[in-house]
Amino acid sequence: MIAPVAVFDLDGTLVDSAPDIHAALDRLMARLGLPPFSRAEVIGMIGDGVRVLVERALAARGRCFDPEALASFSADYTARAAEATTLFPGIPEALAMLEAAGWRLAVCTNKPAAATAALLGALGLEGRFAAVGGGDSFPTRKPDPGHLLGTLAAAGGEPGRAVMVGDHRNDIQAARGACLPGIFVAWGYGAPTMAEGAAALAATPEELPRLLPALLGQGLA
Ligand SMILES: O=C(O)COP(=O)(O)O
Ligand SMILES: [Mg+2]
Repeated sequence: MIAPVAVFDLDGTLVDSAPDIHAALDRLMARLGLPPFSRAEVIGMIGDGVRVLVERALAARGRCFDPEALASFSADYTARAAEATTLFPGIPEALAMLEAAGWRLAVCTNKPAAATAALLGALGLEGRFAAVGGGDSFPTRKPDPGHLLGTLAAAGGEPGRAVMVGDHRNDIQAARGACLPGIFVAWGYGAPTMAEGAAALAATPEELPRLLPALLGQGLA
């Protein structure tokens, strides 16, 4: 039988990347002569990819979107994505348990593919994922289910044998659109209201090795 696939969101689900995103955003603000942000402000801007992140940051300072600011942020962040970013506690054990139980792992993130590859490499996770779908890997990105379905296909999986795990409404909407169960995780950056439509909630990574098999094949249950 085709291997079950656990598709993970990256920022706020596998990794606590807000410190490096925050630092890079504040370096951009400094280059533009604009004031820095609080951590809470930055967390509220994460989730829809790098272009929207920079757009939101500039809008918060009364500025219009600027492609040069985006290019400058992207180059800086990609080079320094792993300075303060860590795996959430319990994630390495959860991934190992799923692998031991025969699950294939994949990443579906709105973070651009280059920064994602740099970060996964720095954290020693390269090679653990059957597929990594970045925010610019496909014509669409989450919440569009095409991003999740494309990642899943690249991992050799199928929607009836897969579960999505994420911290944002975009993850849950992508899962629903792809007709597979979505688990909303409580340790990430999404507000609790973003869990609407999730097949299950996970309070800690320790719950994942039990939750995923229980949900497999349940579609929109
Ligand atoms: O880059 C973002 O805005 C969010 O990335 P994520 O999809 O891994 O949470
Ligand atoms: Mg996320």
